Amino acid sequence: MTWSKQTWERIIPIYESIIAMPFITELMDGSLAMEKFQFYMAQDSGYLEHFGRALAMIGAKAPNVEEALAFIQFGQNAILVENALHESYFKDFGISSSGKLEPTCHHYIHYLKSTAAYESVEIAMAAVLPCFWIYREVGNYIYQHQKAKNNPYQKWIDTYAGEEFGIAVTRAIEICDRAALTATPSTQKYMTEAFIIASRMEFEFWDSAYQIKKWKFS
Ligand SMILES: Cc1ncc(C[n+]2csc(CCO)c2C)c(N)n1
Repeated sequence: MTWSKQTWERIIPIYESIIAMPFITELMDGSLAMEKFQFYMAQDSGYLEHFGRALAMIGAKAPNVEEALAFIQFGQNAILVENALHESYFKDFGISSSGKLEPTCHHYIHYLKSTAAYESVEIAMAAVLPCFWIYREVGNYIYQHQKAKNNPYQKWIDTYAGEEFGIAVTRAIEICDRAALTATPSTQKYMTEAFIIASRMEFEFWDSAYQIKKWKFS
C-alpha cells in the first residue's frame, strides 16, 4: 500500500469529525453566521500568504526540478487565491482587512514554516499535504451533499470542489508518495506524524472560526 493510502487511513477519524463539524454543516446549508465566516476568511487570508511562503521554501529544497516547479506553482497559487479572496469575498462579505493572526492560525502557520525550515524536505511535504487533501475531500463532500439553493457561501464551495484544484492535489499526493518510497523508515514515520499533526490543525482551524477564538490579550 502507498504511504499516502496508509497515512490517510490514520486520519479518517479526524476527517469524519471535520465533515460533521457545525462550521461545515452550516456552511453547507447556508445557515452559518456571517460573523463566523468573516472571521474564517480573514484568518484564511493570512494563512494563505504564509502557506504560500512555506510552499515556495519546500520548492527550493525539492530534490528535482519538476517537483521544485510544482511546489513553487502551488505557492504562487496559494498567494493568488489569497488575492482573489481579498478582491471578491472581502467585498461581498464586508471584511475590511485581514487583521492579525489569531492563536490557531498563528500556531498552524508557524508549525508549517518551522517544519519547512528545520525538517527534511520529505517531512515538510507531508506536513503541507493535509491542507490540499482534506480541502479537496471536504470540498467534494459539501458539493455532493449540499441542498441549499442561493447559498451565500457558494463561491467558496466551488473553489475547492473544482477539477483544477483536484489535479493539483493528486500531484501533491504523488510527490509525497515518491518521497516516501526513497525515505528511510524513520523519515517515513516523521512524515506520517507531520501529516497527522497538520490534519489536527485543519480541524482546529475550523473549530476556532466557529468559536471566533481570539487572543485573550491583544
Ligand atoms: C486552513 C486552510 N487549509 C487549507 C486550505 C486550502 N488551500 C489553500 S491554498 C491551497 C493550495 C494551493 O493552491 C490549498 C489546498 C485553506 N484555504 N485554508
